[in-house]
Amino acid sequence: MPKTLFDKIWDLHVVKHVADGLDVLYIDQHFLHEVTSPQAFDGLRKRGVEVFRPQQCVATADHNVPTKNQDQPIKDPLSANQVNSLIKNCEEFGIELYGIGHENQGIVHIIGPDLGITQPGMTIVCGDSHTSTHGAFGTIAFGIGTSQVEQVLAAQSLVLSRPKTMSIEVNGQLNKGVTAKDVILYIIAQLGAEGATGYFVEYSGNVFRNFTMEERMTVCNMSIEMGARGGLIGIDQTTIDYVTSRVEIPKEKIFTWLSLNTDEDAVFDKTIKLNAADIHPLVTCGTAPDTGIRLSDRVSASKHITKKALGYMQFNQDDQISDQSVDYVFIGSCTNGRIEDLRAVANLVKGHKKAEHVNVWVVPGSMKVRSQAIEEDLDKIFEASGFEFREPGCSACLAMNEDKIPAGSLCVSTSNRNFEGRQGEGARTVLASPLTAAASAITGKITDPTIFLN
Ligand SMILES: CC(C)[C@H](C(=O)O)[C@@H](O)C(=O)O
Ligand code: SF4
Repeated sequence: MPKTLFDKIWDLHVVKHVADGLDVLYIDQHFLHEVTSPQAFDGLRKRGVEVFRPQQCVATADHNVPTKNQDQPIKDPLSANQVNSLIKNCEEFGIELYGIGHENQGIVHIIGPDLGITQPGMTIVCGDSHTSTHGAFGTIAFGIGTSQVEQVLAAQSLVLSRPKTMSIEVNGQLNKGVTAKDVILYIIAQLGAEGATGYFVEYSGNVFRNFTMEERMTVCNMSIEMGARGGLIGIDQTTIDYVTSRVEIPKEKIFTWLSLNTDEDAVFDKTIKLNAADIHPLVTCGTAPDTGIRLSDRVSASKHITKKALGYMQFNQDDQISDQSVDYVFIGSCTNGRIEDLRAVANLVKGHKKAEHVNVWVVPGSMKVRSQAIEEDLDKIFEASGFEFREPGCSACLAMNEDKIPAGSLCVSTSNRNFEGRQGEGARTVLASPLTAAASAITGKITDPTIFLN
């Protein structure tokens, strides 16, 4: 029987069928960070249980780390406590930790792929919803809760209900200025914030085929923002080139990877087809990621915007989105904090200066991304434009560290969530691509990046 990529990987990892639709699934790789792991380790200690396969776990500090002066102790006691607990726990349980200052440190979903840990055909979990990012490699990767983190630490497996499968196909030619971020914002706006609830999505079509691995990661990263359990993309030469440029892989393994791809006649529970030509650079105008509208639109163009969101965002229905003044621009996060994102930003802003009233933070997703950017002199371009180039971490993606957007301020952000208070109490978040964020930094207003592209 023809099968989907998702079904093949799932079936290969079933340790035991528990009941109809309920399986014990073997987990190949477990990523950990400081926020969702402390209680899990406490649980193990209480039960006197050791970590079953510590060599299949990797930890990093990302959410609570400051992005300035990382060589100094963390000032916020809560953050310091989280990060210190992670150090202690990893030492005690024998887990590799890429802590602050380590050359491999960074946002968990950026370092896994970049270090060659994330590989096709794997099952990957992390106590973090954006684990879906790793699906770009043709993996089943999804976020889990803290009690499941404890289960995986103890047994390297999880009891799971099998999700339904959805195919989202995008074919055609993308318009000028349209990035992977715009593609996923468009898909989410079409489906709605709950549109993929209960499904695992496979993205297919020439648009994703033509994307780089980093672009594919941006797409898979935000699968979760339409309710999906995760999102993945078929394995091809682009995938193989990315992985083999980082780690050595035997030839037979590559053949096995390719055989996992969705069979031609495989049937999905749901199929959606979209046209690339309908996609334009988008920004969100509400407090959910499904409120993307075109830069030429008025706020009323969003079919998902609520009255409450309008109030919070201080927008009126007939406001032109591109007239809105910007206070902050945040370029970073596990959605858009990779080297290609920083290159795209540098390329657009080179020779321009930011608008005087705007604060711009460029936060690389990892130490590796940061060193690469410095090697390519991107930091000099940022500096010349008045952009602050910082040290790696989740930063202003969520207000769990020092990088908070002040109440009432409008921030154009390359991150993935625009919920109330996400970037700081009262902060107003507009999600956008790195190109749109960079263009908005220069003009000081929400701006269509195509005016800067030739
Ligand atoms: C802190 C963590 C549990 C959370 C997540 O699960 O995604 C965070 O990374 C986020 O992006 O909101
Ligand atoms: S960068 Fe943002 S979305 Fe990604 S893991 Fe960190 S807080 Fe979550």
